[in-house]
Amino acid sequence: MSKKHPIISVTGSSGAGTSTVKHTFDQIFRREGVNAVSIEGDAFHRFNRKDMKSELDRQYAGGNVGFSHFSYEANELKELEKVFSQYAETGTGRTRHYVHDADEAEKYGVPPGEFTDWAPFEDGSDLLFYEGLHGSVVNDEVNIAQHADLKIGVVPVINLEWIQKIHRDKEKRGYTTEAITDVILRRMYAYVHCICPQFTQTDINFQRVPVVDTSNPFVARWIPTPDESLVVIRFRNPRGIDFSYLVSMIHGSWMSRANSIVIPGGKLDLAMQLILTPMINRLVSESKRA
Ligand SMILES: Nc1ncnc2c1ncn2[C@@H]1O[C@H](COP(=O)(O)OP(=O)(O)OP(=O)(O)O)[C@@H](O)[C@H]1O
Ligand SMILES: O=C(CO)[C@H](O)[C@H](O)COP(=O)(O)O
Repeated sequence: MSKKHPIISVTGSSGAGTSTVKHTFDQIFRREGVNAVSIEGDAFHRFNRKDMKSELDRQYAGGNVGFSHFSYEANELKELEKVFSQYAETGTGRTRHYVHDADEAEKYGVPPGEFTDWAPFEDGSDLLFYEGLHGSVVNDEVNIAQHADLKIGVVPVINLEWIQKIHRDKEKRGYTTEAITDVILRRMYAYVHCICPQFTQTDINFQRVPVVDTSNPFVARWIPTPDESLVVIRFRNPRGIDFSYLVSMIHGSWMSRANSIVIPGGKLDLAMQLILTPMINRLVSESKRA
């Protein structure tokens, strides 16, 4: 944690919607005049696509069938922790991009499945914004959660997460349903052991819940729309959260527990703006005073 150089981390599984949530953050940053430097969790994968395939084969041959991109050991988590702690201390750091597809290849000038070179952050940012798989990890080797000043979890219920992943990976990354199903299965061990525990570290979780039947996510023809879903918003520490203001501003919302509100899916953007804007402004103003 750093008063002077704050860090926001948004954590979610692959397809959970962290890139979508980043878009809402970007709107808040633009409107509030906040100069944020952004990093993607995929930049901290340990292997490029080809080497990951070889490593998977090697791990499987050795009996480690739980190995996947979700696993701690498939990622440079020490490097990620170093970037967080260096930024917190000095406001500097570095990142790179993992290129997933042809569009990104064109943008970054590197073939799909490869990394760009590391590059330093631009000077003078107000905060660091992380979006990815491991923004709130605490294990025997690293404590990434301790460096982030605001930790957000993006966690659709699992059937919906799979539907989102299948549709995104098919449309944007050109994979087949069978290949994606295989990846989902392969990642299940690490999903339970490396992804889920992070959502007890996060300060606020946004959990999208469909209200249409998603019993067989592998044949779903479309992603349930915002109107076909609710979002449960849970605050780790509800002290200081003005629930009556939120419930009065967000039409159709209600409190389901002393630390949780439920909102109609279409109000997610509004809810994020109402909840996050004052938090972001507080982080930035405290950093200017520090
Ligand atoms: N609130 C939402 N309502 C409807 N669709 C959503 C919502 N959030 C995400 N999606 C859809 O789910 C898919 C996955 O979202 P997104 O790309 O943001 O996931 P991600 O967590 O960034 O995945 P990755 O980390 O693997 O890139 C996209 O097709 C996106 O449009
Ligand atoms: O979204 C992901 C993790 O968050 C990807 O699955 C991961 O980055 C590997 O990508 P690819 O299968 O395209 O090599």
